[in-house]
Amino acid sequence: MSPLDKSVLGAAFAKLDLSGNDLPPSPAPSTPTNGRKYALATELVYTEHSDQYNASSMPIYQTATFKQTSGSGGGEFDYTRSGNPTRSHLERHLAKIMSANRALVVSSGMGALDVITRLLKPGDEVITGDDLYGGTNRLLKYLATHGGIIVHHIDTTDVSSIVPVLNDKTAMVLLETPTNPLIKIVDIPGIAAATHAANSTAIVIVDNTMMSPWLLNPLDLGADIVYESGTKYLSGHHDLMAGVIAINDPALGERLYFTINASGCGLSPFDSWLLLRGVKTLGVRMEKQQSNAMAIAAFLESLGFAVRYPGLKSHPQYELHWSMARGAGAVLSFETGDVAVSERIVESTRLWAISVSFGCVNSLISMPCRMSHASIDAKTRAERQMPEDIIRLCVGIEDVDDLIEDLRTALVQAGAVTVKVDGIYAGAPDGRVLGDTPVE
Ligand SMILES: Cc1ncc(COP(=O)(O)O)c(C=O)c1O
Ligand SMILES: N[C@@H](CCSC[C@H](N)C(=O)O)C(=O)O
Repeated sequence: MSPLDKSVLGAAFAKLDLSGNDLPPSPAPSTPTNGRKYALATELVYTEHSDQYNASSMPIYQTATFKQTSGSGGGEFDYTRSGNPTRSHLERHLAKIMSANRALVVSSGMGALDVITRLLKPGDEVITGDDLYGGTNRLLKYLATHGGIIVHHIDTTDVSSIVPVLNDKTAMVLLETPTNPLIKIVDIPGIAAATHAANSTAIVIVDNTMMSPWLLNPLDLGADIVYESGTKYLSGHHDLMAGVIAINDPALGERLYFTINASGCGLSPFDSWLLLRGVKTLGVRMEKQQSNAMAIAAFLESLGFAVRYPGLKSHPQYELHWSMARGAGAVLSFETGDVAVSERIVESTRLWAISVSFGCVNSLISMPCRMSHASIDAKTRAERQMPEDIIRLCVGIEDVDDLIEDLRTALVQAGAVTVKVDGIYAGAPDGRVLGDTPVE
């Protein structure tokens, strides 16, 4: 390289903040591409900040206000609702991890969807799935009832079903994959392409809570906005509520930031710090959780239960899921054929806590129709073919043999299986056999 080339390159790179120390604070967009990109496992734990004491762990700036040096204000931060160094640091870290130009953090996953849906105006149309998290369904119903928004629920597992619904009023297409709790898979690139072809102003939004950035990057597949409940895998310990929004378009980022500042739902400094700590172990937690989930799904399937899990080859959309994602996640559901039997199973476990939510290091068991999805009325649940007996398992990091043993005992106690000399089989001892494969 000639000296001339070197000086030209030097001048160009002098503008780049390769260390990431000078990244602008929130509310300015973060610039995650301004440094070397490592493997995700490294990026999760590797953070840099410009703390004056070089603290290894980003400090919690537990303050509402920031003193200014002049009467005309203009400091980097003035008021925590508008921006806070701990929150800014988390936002930049998440933008990097979520493959986004900018990330914003708010007080819950529903808070994130609330911020996003404030982009809508009366008369706008939203297209979404027919298997949706109950809280999402509830917010959309509220907007349809009180906000003049038209909401279409369609089968998002079939790209062709969205085409007749798309029109020039379509403002948003909102997707979940895998869906919660029926674990249906949605073709993100297919739907994003069909949406943008039909209406270039329509925004494709993906709720990535079930996968996390460890397993799926919807922005790389054509989505315009990704949001997640940080309450789940991102934090991993069920000790905080948070919502994360990630975008690539700076103008869209500004509009979303405006609403967060205007409405005051930005994540608190302490919760930002907790989430930052949780994110560091996302990779190791998720790997353990999904290997446990795979073993549990295989165990239940081997008994003859109808199991919904994208890690199982029997999942009808197995290929589609793996064409987009790097793993199957740690949420699965199965049916027993009998609501009372399902209730007894849920109540008979010891290690599996009866609780809503997922993504935690502890394993959880629940009946979605009674718990997480109870806000969807029974008639709508029936129309959407949600089995009332469905049991959802959210798998943690415990010893997998302990988890299987606990589940096996609960299945026997609940009368969900028939015990024979050569193994146990799905189906009640009264002869109602659901499967015929013996357990090793
Ligand atoms: C798929 C999905 N999206 C969004 C949410 C909302 O997140 P939060 O509880 O943090 O508001 C939940 C659960 O609550 C969820 O399961
Ligand atoms: N009572 C809550 C239920 C929260 S469900 C949490 C989570 N998304 C899950 O799927 O388990 C409510 O009304 O929102």
